[in-house]
Amino acid sequence: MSELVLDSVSRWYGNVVAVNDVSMRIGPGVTGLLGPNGAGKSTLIALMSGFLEPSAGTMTLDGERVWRNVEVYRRLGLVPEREVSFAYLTGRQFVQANAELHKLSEPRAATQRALEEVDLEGAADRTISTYSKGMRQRAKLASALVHEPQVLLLDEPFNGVDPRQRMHLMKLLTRMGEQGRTVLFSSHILEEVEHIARHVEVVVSGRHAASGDFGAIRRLMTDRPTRYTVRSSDDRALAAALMGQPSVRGVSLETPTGTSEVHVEVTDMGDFARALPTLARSAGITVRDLTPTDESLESVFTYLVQS
Ligand SMILES: Nc1ncnc2c1ncn2[C@@H]1O[C@H](COP(=O)(O)OP(=O)(O)OP(=O)(O)O)[C@@H](O)[C@H]1O
Repeated sequence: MSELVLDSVSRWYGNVVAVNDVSMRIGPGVTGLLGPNGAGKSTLIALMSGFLEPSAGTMTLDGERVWRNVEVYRRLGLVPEREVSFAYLTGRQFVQANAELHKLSEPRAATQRALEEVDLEGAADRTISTYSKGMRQRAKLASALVHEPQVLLLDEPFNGVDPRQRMHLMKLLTRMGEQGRTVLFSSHILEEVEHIARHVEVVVSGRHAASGDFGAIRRLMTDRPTRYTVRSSDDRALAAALMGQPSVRGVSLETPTGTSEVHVEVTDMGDFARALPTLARSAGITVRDLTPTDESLESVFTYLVQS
């Protein structure tokens, strides 16, 4: 059983701070590293796998520093985001090359075992250039697993993979976690994390924003204040009526395009959705349009960082 520990880790590139004072522990089982594009996920994974040196702080695996530590590298497997550069090799050749780089005593047997582990045996003797995206991901996974590492790090493994292959890959990662491995994968999609991650770490703008099981993260996201734009037959009367609602935190009447609209900030989406039709009907107002204003994942994440 292995544990990765980040202690006040930062990493900057010139004056860009990609990872900002992050402390977290990643233990056995499957952990999802969730964050929007540019949040610092790839940089964190590069730091965890020893490809990058922290600019500040320490990054350890079971108490040993990761950076420039060959003994630690032997216990880590990395599935990078980028495509395999040697697509002219067969899956078997690609995996075996890694087995040889690790100087395994029986590279052929280790290759066979890794290919079986990811269910790629049937296609192992075809060149990687003929593989689907999901198969290429599995070839990278086999190569990362060939030396049987305790820790497996995967950068956006589900990106561009079709739904069937995605399920397959999810099952594989779940199995790795059940075997007692420490598995961490990054994603910018909440639903991907939901299916398999026992634990979720959220990063936004290089900072550690939240940590917990999926339910806790989901609650943090849905309990945030939400903004809506409403257009109706009488916006002024609607704005006045909305002010009295307990689920409404703020109301303003705006005229951005000459025609009016009501901007509402609500604290409880469910209550607001139930109250609005009744309220409009009793005031004789027709609601023409109701649009969430800040539903982007970025805004959800930004809220998490501020809270
Ligand atoms: N080599 C580099 N030189 C300069 N800036 C970099 C470098 N690598 C990453 N960055 C910057 O660091 C920040 C974090 O990037 P990173 O790739 O780690 O994020 P990410 O969460 O993995 O994003 P994505 O999902 O888009 O890959 C971004 O602002 C990025 O532009």
